[in-house]
Amino acid sequence: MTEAYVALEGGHVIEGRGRAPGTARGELVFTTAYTGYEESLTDPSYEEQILTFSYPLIGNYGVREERFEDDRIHPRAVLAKELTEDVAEWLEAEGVPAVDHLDTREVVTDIRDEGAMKCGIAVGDDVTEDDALEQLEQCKGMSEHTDIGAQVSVDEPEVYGADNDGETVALVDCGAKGSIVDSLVARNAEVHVLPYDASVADVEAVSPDILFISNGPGDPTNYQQAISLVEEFVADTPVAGICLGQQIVAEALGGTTEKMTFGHRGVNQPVLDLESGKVVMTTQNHGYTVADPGEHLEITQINVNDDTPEGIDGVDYDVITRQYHPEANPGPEDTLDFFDDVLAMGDTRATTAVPADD
Ligand SMILES: NC(=O)CC[C@H](N)C(=O)O
Repeated sequence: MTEAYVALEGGHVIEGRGRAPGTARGELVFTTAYTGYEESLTDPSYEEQILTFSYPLIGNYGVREERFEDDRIHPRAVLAKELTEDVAEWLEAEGVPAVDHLDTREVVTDIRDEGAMKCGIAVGDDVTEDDALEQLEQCKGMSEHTDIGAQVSVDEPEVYGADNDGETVALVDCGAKGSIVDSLVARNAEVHVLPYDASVADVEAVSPDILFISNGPGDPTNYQQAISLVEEFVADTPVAGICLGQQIVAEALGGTTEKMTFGHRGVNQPVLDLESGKVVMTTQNHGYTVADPGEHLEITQINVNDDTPEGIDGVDYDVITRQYHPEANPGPEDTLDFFDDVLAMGDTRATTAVPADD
């Protein structure tokens, strides 16, 4: 049988069954999602991470491209109690090491006790524990990936919904999920996807009604160019953000962010809207959070489990951001109206821009 070793920060090594060969290193995290493994595996926000599925059986409804969020798998490696043949073959074809038949409860308990941690993995016919430990030794922390945006962003601008006559959105692609673009295009927006390091002139060239900062992997403070775009445009252009986008907006407008102990990853994270008192279910995947929104932003929604900020609005600027994923892939769909609210910021601006001459 193929050997498989998982070395956790601190040196504890767990053995499992090898399902896709190779060596890998990354930050070890877990998701509690019981569906949506295709969406999770293709979510660019998992770049440089090793993803543990706490749900025991992954792959039971196959692998279909139409559910992908991007054109490749992003986690460096995958751990599960049981991976189906379909998923194991997909991981192997993409060169992503995978291990199953290990006690994922033990892995999740370790992460909950110690926090998201560095991890090294070795899977193959001749690998040893030492190979996994060597990977662990070379593993960087998430914040040390200082140019991670370059690994997940488009290189050149791309346009979607070119025939649409609604709002023009400049979407700064820090690792955008495809369904964010789809959600905007479905609402008649023309979406210009720009590289994560787009300049002020690149954004001006699009003349956007809305500047939208996407989700993406790693530490928000490593996206200085996107932070400066928000600073530059927020006085004149409505700004929206999802997940990393919320964190970047906070960094830009005088707030601060911090790393969480083990983050939120799953499809049933409860979020309370402070004004309406309504609770919605959300999909989440983040390891950083806004610590202090600063005086230009106000928290409008919080996570019911730990009170962390989930929704933020501008106090004196047109800004709406969400820490969760309103695009709802893999679901639930409780929060799709976020996209209507974002696009309405562009409408309001168009209306107020008309001179009142009578
Ligand atoms: N999904 C995301 O955009 C993740 C945001 C950020 N990289 C975090 O881990 O918090």
